Amino acid sequence: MAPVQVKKICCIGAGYVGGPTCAVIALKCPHIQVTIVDLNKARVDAWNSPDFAVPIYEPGLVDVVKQCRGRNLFFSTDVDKAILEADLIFVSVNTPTKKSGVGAGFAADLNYVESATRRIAAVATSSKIVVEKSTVPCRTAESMRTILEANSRPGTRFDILSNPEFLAEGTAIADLFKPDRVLIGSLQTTEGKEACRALADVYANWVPQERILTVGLWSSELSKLAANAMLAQRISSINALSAICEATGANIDEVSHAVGFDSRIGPKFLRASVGFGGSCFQKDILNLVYLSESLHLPQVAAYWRQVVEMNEYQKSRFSKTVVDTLFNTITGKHIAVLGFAFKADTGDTRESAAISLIRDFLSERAFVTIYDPQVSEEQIWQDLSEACPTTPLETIKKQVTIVHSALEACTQKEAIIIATEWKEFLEIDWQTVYANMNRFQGEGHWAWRARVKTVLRHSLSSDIDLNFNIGH
Ligand SMILES: NC(=O)C1=CN([C@@H]2O[C@H](COP(=O)(O)OP(=O)(O)OC[C@H]3O[C@@H](n4cnc5c(N)ncnc54)[C@H](O)[C@@H]3O)[C@@H](O)[C@H]2O)C=CC1
Ligand SMILES: O=C(O)[C@H]1O[C@H](OP(=O)(O)OP(=O)(O)OC[C@H]2O[C@@H](n3ccc(=O)[nH]c3=O)[C@H](O)[C@@H]2O)[C@H](O)[C@@H](O)[C@@H]1O
Repeated sequence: MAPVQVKKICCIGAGYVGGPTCAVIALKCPHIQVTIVDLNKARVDAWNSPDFAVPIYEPGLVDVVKQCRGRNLFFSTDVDKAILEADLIFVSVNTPTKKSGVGAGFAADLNYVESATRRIAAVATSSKIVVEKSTVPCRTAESMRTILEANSRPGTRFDILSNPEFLAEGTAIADLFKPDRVLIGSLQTTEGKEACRALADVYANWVPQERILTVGLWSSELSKLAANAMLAQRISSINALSAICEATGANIDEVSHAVGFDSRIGPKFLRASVGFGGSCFQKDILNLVYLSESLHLPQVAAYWRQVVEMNEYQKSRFSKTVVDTLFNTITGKHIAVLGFAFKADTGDTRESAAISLIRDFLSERAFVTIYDPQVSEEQIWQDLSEACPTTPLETIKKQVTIVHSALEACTQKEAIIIATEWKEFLEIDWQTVYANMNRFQGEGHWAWRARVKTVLRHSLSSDIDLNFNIGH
């Protein structure tokens, strides 16, 4: 069997993963033609826009696209053509939590993976390496193989690989340039190992060999769920400790610092927060819970479920703290929420903790003013409508104002919430903000300091709190 050399790559799914990942492959492998395809025409048009108004905000991404688009990087809605021409196909479609049917609320919805796989089977006229890039439940590759083999033409073969993505939004380009590891799972057959080598050769154009890990298919699939579950578990652990800190007077930043100094624990992912957000942590843990239950491991399922429950608790605990701090009612009060994205340096709002907080504030009939440097107004209205399904958008709009600067958001407010750790919030002139906040009659500065500080203590960046000196 001749060694496979990848010359043309197709990526199905031009989203947060497919777009940046394959753009970086195109940059680092000028000898490979990369075509990223999607059914969503508006998204593809944005990737192709003459002024590089790409559909996702990610530092460094536009630079990469500028260097390769039209050279060896193409974006298209012609899925079939890209499949036909490619030697290697990444399947990088969404795998959200199922909303109905068996496993609803826990299992991954594999509908998009299945239709992409069926399309490959229907269209391909030559052998392909098909790579699972999406995060999927353990043994999904087996279902993909069954679909592909049942439909393959004589003389064509499909080799399935698992190559989960570990990039984080906001640092995607840096993560892709210098990944901690690239993980490739394959069947341990001669053909499987050969396909694995072909993909490893692509990454070897810029990733050191010792960082390219090759394992079995099922281990690779499970490692992705395990990595996300363990990262989220650290956040829930520190958030659980933050509740104890607030009850005892200990300082969570000091505890986190002290604990993280232990080299066996390490300092990363120990930042107490309003709760983790993003499209993946909750979805992937629920997926693991479902897998554990399906395997008749109820204790294991309960263990991982608790990570998500703690996260929900943290979000509602924070809303309650805001209400408590504002004298047990926020009805008719004005609250500024700085940051709507689920983390800094992204415009992504999926599962953002800010959405839960604002939903809670609206249900208490507070007025909310929102500012986020990247999230569009349209996206905010869509997210709030989905979060408050029984409230008409017109009613929501009477309670919510969206503004275009942090200072504007903070003027004449009773409380300010920093929900996303955007760096620009560090640079705000907080003394001016404080001077322009609403005050109730008879209240002294100290109450205001307590109020503002209480809110800030929950912000994602302890730096803000530590540098902050309001009211002194
Ligand atoms: N967002 C992230 O930071 C990360 C996501 N992942 C995983 O990567 C996968 C993709 O995630 P995102 O890129 O965030 O999703 P996304 O929703 O941004 O992008 C998926 C794209 O696939 C397209 N699509 C769906 N079915 C299609 C089909 N049959 N043919 C052509 N296009 C199709 C959709 O139109 C959409 O544009 C998920 O499994 C996710 O869990 C993994 C690591 C990081
Ligand atoms: O599979 C995925 O989608 C990705 O999920 C996460 O990446 P991402 O969700 O983009 O961003 P993170 O930096 O992990 O942050 C997730 C959430 O946790 C919060 N967080 C993070 C760190 C921390 O110490 N505390 C904390 O509350 C963040 O503010 C954010 O809301 C993982 O970090 C990636 O490795 C993984 O590829």
